Amino acid sequence: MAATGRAAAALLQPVTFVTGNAKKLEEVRAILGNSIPFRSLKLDLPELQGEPEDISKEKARIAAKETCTHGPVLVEDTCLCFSALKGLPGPYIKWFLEKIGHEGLNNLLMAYEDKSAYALCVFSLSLGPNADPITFLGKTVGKIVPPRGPKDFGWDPIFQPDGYDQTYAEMPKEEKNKISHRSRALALVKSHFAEANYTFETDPSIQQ
Ligand SMILES: O=P(O)(O)OP(=O)(O)OP(=O)(O)OC[C@H]1O[C@@H](n2cnc3c(O)ncnc32)[C@H](O)[C@@H]1O
Ligand SMILES: [Mg+2]
Repeated sequence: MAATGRAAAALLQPVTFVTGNAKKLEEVRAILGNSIPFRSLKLDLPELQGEPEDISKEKARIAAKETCTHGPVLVEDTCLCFSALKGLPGPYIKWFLEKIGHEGLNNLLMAYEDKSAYALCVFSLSLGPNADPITFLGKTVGKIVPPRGPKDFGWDPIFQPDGYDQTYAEMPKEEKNKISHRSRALALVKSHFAEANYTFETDPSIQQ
């Protein structure tokens, strides 16, 4: 029998992106545009321990429970990994940044010649309480430098991506969003939605 095209996999509510971080949300909005219908929910989710993918998946399970929505729930967890420290601070970067700041993070690498690092973003999509969340990883390689540029988003001033002479903080937002760990992970999220052929209950052009 001839194929008649793929059937829609499910009728979905818009994706609820859960984060307590307004800057993340700003970037996710800019990168996704109207490609996926989504709304955001501000919740402070627990900071978990473990491997980045496991943390992100568990975050999605918790977020799905807390939001009480029947629709898909999306979260992300971001790591900053120093090669000389075998990937640390990694998922614990939030506390390191909060306690020792940009200067302290530079000082951690003082004893090492290798200042290389990578930013890792792991999105997790929960499609229901009984389904294992699906993960999407994005990575950008660079190095840790003394802070340069505006200090309005996390460790942006101390991360200089390879091939650039500006830190994330110094770059125009559109430039960061072209090459960032977050945009690379979101490209996979977008492909997933395109391939899964989900049908949404609402007009995809509506963003809340
Ligand atoms: O509610 P959630 O989404 O968890 O937001 P959060 O701020 O707690 O974020 P994470 O748990 O992922 O911790 C990552 C830390 O790295 C920071 N961060 C995340 N993405 C960043 C980026 O693109 N540039 C600079 N700093 C970033 C963020 O502010 C946190 O301090
Ligand atoms: Mg967090």
